[in-house]
Amino acid sequence: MDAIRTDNLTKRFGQLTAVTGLNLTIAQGELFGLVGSDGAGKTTTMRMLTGIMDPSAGDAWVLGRHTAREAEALKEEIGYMSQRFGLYPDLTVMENINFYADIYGIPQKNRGERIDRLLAFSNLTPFKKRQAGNLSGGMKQKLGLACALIHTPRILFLDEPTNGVDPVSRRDFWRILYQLLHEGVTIFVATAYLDEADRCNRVGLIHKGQLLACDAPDRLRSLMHGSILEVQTSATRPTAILIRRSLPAVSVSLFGDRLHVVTDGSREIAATIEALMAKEGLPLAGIRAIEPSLEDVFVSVLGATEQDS
Ligand SMILES: Nc1ncnc2c1ncn2[C@@H]1O[C@H](COP(=O)(O)OP(=O)(O)OP(=O)(O)O)[C@@H](O)[C@H]1O
Repeated sequence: MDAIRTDNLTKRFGQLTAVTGLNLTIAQGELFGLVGSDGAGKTTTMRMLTGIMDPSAGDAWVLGRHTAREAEALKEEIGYMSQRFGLYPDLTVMENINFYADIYGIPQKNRGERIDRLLAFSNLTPFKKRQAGNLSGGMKQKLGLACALIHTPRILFLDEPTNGVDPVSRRDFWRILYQLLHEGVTIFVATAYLDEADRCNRVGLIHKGQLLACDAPDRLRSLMHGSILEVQTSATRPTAILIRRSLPAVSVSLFGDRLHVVTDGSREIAATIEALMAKEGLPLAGIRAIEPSLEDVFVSVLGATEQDS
């Protein structure tokens, strides 16, 4: 049985189609990342998969249960940590977990050991008496995760779980996710961070409600045609404009203080760029061929889509 299967899953809000004909199959034990920018349709997809929102068209099955017709039974088997996961700031860590244990009807006699384990697992044992409102951002997310796991779900849905969390806590959070994966939990995570997408077994790129690409990160990278030159300069914008104007066949994107130039692989382009920059008096700190990142792949896929539309 698949963990998740969707067939033409679609959601419309009036004139707007937030998710368009999504076809997706996710195996049990997979760590799947749904990646897209704000408004791409990630939350809407997740709400349909967790049975919170009915689709306008199409179907989805999670652990064999139909998400619209069997929503109530499904909710018992899944964990869902939404973007605005409901923690109670005036309650302590322990009281919040107990609150969710009540919601899921976990009998008192089974709770102690389970809660201790979740606290240890999320490194929250020393803070169990602290009010949730006084936890750091990273700890709040870990508490949210502990609450979403109280009923030992077989599949976990996480909507941008590390948004706004510092890099160290993010790494910590991901360590916990790998541990869960090791225990056989299927994880479906929505994220806008491409370094997090790279940690997934498989990644789906969603843009304006459409799934544009879906594969393992390495395979997505190998789809990328041509090769990439990284141009390091303190004048990224004028350099980007110059390259676009002079070499219309290449594509250029900005990555902080660097430019990534997607070329057809020919060797002369680096020399041409150097010469163009020298002529315009633009400072060049370095130019070298690099391996494409997931970000390059997505910029390239999105670029192709925008051209088509
Ligand atoms: N209840 C709603 N009514 C009307 N439009 C909605 C509703 N929910 C979402 N939308 C619209 O659907 C589109 C997809 O939104 P969605 O929240 O799924 O995106 P997202 O990828 O999760 O982005 P974010 O990270 O910003 O939540 C957006 O244009 C959003 O404004």
